[in-house]
Amino acid sequence: MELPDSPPAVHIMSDWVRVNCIVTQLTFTADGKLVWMEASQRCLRIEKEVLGFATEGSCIRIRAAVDFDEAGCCLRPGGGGGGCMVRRELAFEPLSADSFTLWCQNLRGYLDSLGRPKKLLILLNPFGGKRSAPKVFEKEVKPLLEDAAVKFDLQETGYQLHAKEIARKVDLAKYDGIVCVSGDGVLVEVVNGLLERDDWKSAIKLPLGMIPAGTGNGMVKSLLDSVGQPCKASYATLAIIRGHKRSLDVATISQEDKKIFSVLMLAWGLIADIDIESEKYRWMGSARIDFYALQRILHLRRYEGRISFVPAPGYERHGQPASYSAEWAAPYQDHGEKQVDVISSGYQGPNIKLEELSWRTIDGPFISIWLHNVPWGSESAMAAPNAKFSDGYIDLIAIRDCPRVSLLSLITEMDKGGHVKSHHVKYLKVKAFVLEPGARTDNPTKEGIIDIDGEVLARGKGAYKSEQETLMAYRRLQITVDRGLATLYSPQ
Ligand SMILES: Nc1ncnc2c1ncn2[C@@H]1O[C@H](COP(=O)(O)OP(=O)(O)OP(=O)(O)O)[C@@H](O)[C@H]1O
Repeated sequence: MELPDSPPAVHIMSDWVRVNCIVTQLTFTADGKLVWMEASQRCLRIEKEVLGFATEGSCIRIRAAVDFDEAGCCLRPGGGGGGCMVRRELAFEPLSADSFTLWCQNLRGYLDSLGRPKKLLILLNPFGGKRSAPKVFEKEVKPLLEDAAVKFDLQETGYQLHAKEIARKVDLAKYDGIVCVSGDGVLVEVVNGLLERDDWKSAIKLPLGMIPAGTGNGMVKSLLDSVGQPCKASYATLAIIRGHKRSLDVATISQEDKKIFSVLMLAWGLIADIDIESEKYRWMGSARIDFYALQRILHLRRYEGRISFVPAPGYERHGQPASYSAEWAAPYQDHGEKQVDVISSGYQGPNIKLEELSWRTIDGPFISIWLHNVPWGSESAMAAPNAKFSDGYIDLIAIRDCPRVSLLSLITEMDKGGHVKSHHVKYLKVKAFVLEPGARTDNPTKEGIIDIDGEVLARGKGAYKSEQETLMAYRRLQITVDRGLATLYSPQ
């Protein structure tokens, strides 16, 4: 709530109503504020704070969600919110039946003009993160959706790739958006499911919302942090209810005729090894990442390989000039390993003539290669501080050589994004990228892991759990970026 500087000049309506048994003037301003006197002047901003309204007899109840430090005592508590947001209610009685009808019509008309979602499909992963999604939904999300009169169908994901199956089949006409109460993994599955549809062009425009309930909540952290809000379910829900949208770049990762789509990150080397191999220490909780990072730095691995990329304007100084080789996209001869289903319909990646672009290349060995689409990789790792949701580029964070002590300090600076300032780190934006991963320098019989959005994309020979099947093989793969292809619900 805010105290307006001057009395509102233009009204949608201004009327005498009863608030808390006291007759007072309530004004609905043309710029969407409800202003009234109750001990002092009070104000609710409809677009920002009002979730919806309900009627009860001759009473109109306005339901709002207000920042705790802005909440005043004039609004009756309507239940607890999450974090620093509180639910509030303004209950008032117009003095005549005609005035009651007019208030309802004007409020409904204004709320309808805001383009907020009316019906959502909610996918909830009961096993994500600390298995808190069902509780988060019941306590923090559902009450706000009910206050806002947003209808929803709730579906729990029952197994890996279930969210992708749902997104492939969902009746788009039934919903205004899909919301994931999960970590980033379910969001990535939804994006892949939508893009595999025959009607992918319209499907991928369906807005996607995120409520943090996983181990990695990088996407929703990036969204909320961009407007200075905490990464909490209540703020994430409010962003969805208010219906603001922003577009999001989608990266296509291809290897011969196989494709997979990513919206968050791809890692090879140190970060991938920490992310994937630390699952051995799951019993430690979130401390497993720090513990295993320390182990990996003490026993540092370097990988042979080469990266080639098309730099964004201003980043052309990195690497050596190269030309695109048609061989990069050519089919590989040995098809001994498991293949993923080839996507023959649906989105096939951006229409870019790669051979016409200016390529650069850097040869290994490498300690770490990390590609990031949004700033935050998790709630505590600001992987790519300059990353933008829809600039059409993906941020590349590459480390070739770095002393162990410096690496340790780089890792500790990652919570604020300070690592990219180090002279050991190459930090640039790329439009297209080719990774040619090789073996470890200390042991050529052992190769590495390629991690995409927290899941293993490829495991090389002798890598951790190398007997397990993966989506792609540990060899050359290509990444291209499609600007703003997907749409997210966003706080602004
Ligand atoms: N019922 C289920 N049982 C097992 N796995 C599931 C289930 N539902 C979804 N999954 C899988 O769990 C994976 C991770 O889910 P999610 O995105 O919620 O969390 P995360 O933060 O990415 O990872 P974590 O599992 O470490 O919390 C997804 O790839 C999804 O396929």
